[in-house]
Amino acid sequence: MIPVLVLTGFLGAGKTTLLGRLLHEPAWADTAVVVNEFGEVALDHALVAASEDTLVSLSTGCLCCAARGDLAETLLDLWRRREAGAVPRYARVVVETSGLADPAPILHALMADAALAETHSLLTVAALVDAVHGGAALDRHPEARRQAMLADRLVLTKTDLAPDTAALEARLRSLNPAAPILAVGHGSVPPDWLLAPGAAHGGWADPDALAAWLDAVGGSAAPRHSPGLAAIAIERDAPIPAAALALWMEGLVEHAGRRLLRLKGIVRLAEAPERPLAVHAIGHVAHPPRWLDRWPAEGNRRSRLVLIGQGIPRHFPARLLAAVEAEVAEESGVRAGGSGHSTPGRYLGRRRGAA
Ligand SMILES: Nc1nc2c(ncn2[C@@H]2O[C@H](COP(=O)(O)OP(=O)(O)OP(=O)(O)O)[C@@H](O)[C@H]2O)c(=O)[nH]1
Repeated sequence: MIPVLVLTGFLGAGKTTLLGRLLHEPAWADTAVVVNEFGEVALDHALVAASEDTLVSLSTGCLCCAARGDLAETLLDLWRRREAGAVPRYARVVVETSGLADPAPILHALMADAALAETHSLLTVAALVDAVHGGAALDRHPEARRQAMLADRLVLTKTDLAPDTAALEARLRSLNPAAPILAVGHGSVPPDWLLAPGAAHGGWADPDALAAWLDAVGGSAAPRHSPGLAAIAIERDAPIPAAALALWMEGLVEHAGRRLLRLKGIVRLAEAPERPLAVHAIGHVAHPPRWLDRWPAEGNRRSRLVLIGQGIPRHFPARLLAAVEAEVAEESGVRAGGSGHSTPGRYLGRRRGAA
């Protein structure tokens, strides 16, 4: 039996960071990873440093909606390749859900597939909750509440940024009294903590206990997504000037406000085109950008940016980027011409309220 660990948590809660860290631990070396993302451009497989043989990116749709059957098929296909010796004999599989996934239909899908039940068993469902943004996510998004309710353990992340977690912990206890809560910073969960079988709610090993718990939290219902959610992707061959990237992110936050839930990307900067830069924003707060060691796929050095938002006009992010790039190019042309005339931000100022 291959143990399956489901790692969930709202957009930007730190799933990829935590997983990337654990995969460097000896106890986690023999781990296969299935990553599901909400959006047509998958990035997490590039951000999590796992073996490419046993890392599967499932970006055919949201795991709890359209891609439910795909998960069982993906796990079985990977397992068949393991049995045939085509991939390393991994000892467990981690399924990293998208930040918008309702875990209940995913658990149903895992339980309902007879072939999967013969070869795989659910070990744990861990939900990550961001100590900075988690309270707002619980307020606004049913997905975040369902993730917290369905987990058998909860990880409070980013406690280095928000050390006082008492109110959030109390809130989580009211949603899910049985799940232990671990508060960590920078994904530093002890390696063993996630490898013990979940004991809350009677444990997942017992399908009846799982079914009872899903019923208790309304898990038999269809997935509940916040209305109007969409992922918007931008891909660029030409490197992006740092000033244009900064103005673009600033402009998005200014115009989209609370409608912007998540922005992440791998960027080829004009000033350093050899090194990929990872950028992240959660809600309207940007995290510090981080250089990656290498490009995820040799030969593909394009910038890829994905935004997840509610009601953001589909073409607005690409048009804004084109406009700030043109402005930055014009600015550097003027500078090179020696006039010293400065125009940064002019476009953003003009477009206030445009989204
Ligand atoms: N300061 C701090 N930053 C963190 C921590 N965990 C994650 N981050 C940052 O938060 C941002 C989002 O982290 P990810 O690991 O990509 O979050 P995620 O849950 O995988 O995001 P999605 O897959 O888009 O839902 C990145 O900029 C991380 O560097 C933490 O404990 N402390």
